[in-house]
Amino acid sequence: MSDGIMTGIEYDDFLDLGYDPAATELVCEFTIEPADGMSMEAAASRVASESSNGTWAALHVDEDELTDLGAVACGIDGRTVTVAYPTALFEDGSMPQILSCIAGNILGMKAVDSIRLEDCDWPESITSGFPGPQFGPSVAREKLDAGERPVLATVPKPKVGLSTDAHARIGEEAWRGGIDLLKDDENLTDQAFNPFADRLAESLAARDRAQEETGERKDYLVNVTAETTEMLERVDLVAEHGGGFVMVDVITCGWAAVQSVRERCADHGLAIHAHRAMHAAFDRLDHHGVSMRVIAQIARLCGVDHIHTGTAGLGKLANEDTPGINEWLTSDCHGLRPVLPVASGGLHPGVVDQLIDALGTDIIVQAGGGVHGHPDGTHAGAKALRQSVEASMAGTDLETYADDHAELATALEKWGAETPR
Ligand SMILES: O=C(COP(=O)(O)O)[C@H](O)[C@H](O)COP(=O)(O)O
Ligand SMILES: [Mg+2]
Repeated sequence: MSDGIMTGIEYDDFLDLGYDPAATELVCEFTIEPADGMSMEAAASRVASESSNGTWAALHVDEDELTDLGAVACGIDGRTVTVAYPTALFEDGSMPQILSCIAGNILGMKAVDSIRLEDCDWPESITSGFPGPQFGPSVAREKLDAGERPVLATVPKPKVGLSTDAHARIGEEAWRGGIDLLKDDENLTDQAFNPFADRLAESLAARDRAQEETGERKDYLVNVTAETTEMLERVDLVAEHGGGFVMVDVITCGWAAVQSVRERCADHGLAIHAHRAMHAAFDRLDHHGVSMRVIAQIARLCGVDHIHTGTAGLGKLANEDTPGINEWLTSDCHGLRPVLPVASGGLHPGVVDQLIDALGTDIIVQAGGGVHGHPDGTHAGAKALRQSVEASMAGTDLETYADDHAELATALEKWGAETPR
């Protein structure tokens, strides 16, 4: 915004296409469709205004009584608008406050027909207020024995309704078959058919037996999702029982709750597995909402260790740009630890080679139906998944490896290399 005596804050004040953002500023990229009759310039300026210190009307404010926190719409390229935000606009370490600016009122503002927050370039002045992950990809070696291969996880199916005994038994079969992590499903928390405390105790006892038998470290991603106070108590309980991880539905819980969980997990040395149920409400439309890339960035700042980022088109769920998101999660971000991406949703042994080709080996491969739907059951399904990873790591064609690996052969016979819907 212009210097000098301020007699008003007009929304046109928020556009300066010659402006070069400072390294301390948060720079956001939006895709915008202006409202009927509104120019791209006017819409871009309204976005910068409404998301920082402006409103629809010109204001008269005494300069002495105001810190100028106006954002600047500094780039327009087709439908892409770049906006730079001064760091002082943001409260240190508060993800809810940041999102109330950059992904707040503007998403419903009539000045645009649609608007999508696509990407953020986070300055150190903001990232330094956040912890980032405690572990990230290092869980593969620090907490598990996956070494250089992808970490393998499975979620018992049906996703809800199994008794506590059945859940733990299925977990034990999967761990014995070669899975590293048992994972609760997103809507399994503390229901009467499978109470949280019982499930935690029984599943970790099963984990211990499987570790003893296989000589490999195993663990359990127990879903602690709840109202925040309750969730923190569940985190404590996981630590008391000797678990190494918790799972949180980060979108449905909200980022404030995730920040609280991250703090509590640091007290106990627990890693956080982020399930992203409800993300598609924000990111499924390519012209409106908040991209999965930005959701993943927020999750990294808040400090999750794993987050689901999709399957590069090989699974059952629609998602955008998995390779690009994963690259961001593991790239340098002012010293924040990287996040280990999770590929999940409709995966099975027959697509693992393609998945590793697309995403590399620094991932978690998570399969529910693709393990428990194996014609010979969970144990065989887990073995088949592990065999498909071994084959891919060795650069051996899955069909060839299946010649002397019966479980993989059966899985390939059932599912081939097809992508399910
Ligand atoms: O239960 C599953 C996968 O089960 P299955 O393997 O039987 O499909 C998960 O909830 C998905 O990972 C969510 O999707 P995403 O990872 O894309 O958020
Ligand atoms: Mg699920």
